Amino acid sequence: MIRCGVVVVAAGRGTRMGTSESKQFLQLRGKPILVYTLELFQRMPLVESIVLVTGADEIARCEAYVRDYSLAKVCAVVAGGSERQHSVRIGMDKLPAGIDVAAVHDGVRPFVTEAEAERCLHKGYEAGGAVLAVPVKDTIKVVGSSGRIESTPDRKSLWAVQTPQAFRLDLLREAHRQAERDGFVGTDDAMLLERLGHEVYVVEGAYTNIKITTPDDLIWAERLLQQQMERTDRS
Ligand SMILES: Nc1ccn([C@@H]2O[C@H](COP(=O)(O)OP(=O)(O)OP(=O)(O)O)[C@@H](O)[C@H]2O)c(=O)n1
Ligand SMILES: C[C@](O)(CO)[C@H](O)COP(=O)(O)O
Repeated sequence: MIRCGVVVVAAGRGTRMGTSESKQFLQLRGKPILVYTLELFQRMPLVESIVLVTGADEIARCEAYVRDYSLAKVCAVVAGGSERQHSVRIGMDKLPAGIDVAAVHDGVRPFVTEAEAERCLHKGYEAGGAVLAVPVKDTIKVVGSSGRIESTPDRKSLWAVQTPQAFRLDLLREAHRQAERDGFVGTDDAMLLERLGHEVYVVEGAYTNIKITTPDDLIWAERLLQQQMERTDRS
């Protein structure tokens, strides 16, 4: 039985959301977005431990969520860093000894499903690294600083990458340590393995696994939650 740990990163300030409250704490139907995310991994039999990374001033609040929502798999609540990558490394270092595969997940992606996360975790363990992703629907352009289009990559090869991103923990540790030594900061964890030549695979996820980032995403979030609750009522 592989031992799986999850690092949920929720130490950002949500500037693009434009709210005084960091977006991971905004409520959907009376429950914080972050709690929906944590509850998903709490429900997964494959997941043994969860490390929650949040703002230094939000630790007590998050510890109260752990108690109030019976999130027993949360083994640590720790303060994050100035960049997402730093928060991941801090959380990764708090995973219990013996974890084989670590999934890194954005706290503001509450709509990933257990099945999607499980497929990503298994692929990450088998192959070393795997990310949930969906084929790009729009045409993507490379645009120069003047606004002139410089190229149009073949859309068939383009995927929009999400989280969880799952890695054998030894590889993730190596990749973060090397990035730190090199002063390299990426926008996702897969980049840190790719730059070292490690293979990382996509696992096709769903377009509903949105990252709640800007105010319009809250409209989608409300609708997605409504659909999720209707499915639960029917089952
Ligand atoms: N220093 C940081 C920055 C981001 N995150 C987390 O990484 C996830 C994805 O980041 P993003 O959506 O960019 O969140 P913010 O950085 O909060 O948003 P913004 O860029 O609009 O400020 C979020 O759950 C966020 O809380 C983190 O733990 N530590
Ligand atoms: C990790 C990620 O969610 C993959 O799409 C994304 O790169 C996070 O970017 P952000 O600017 O930190 O939200």
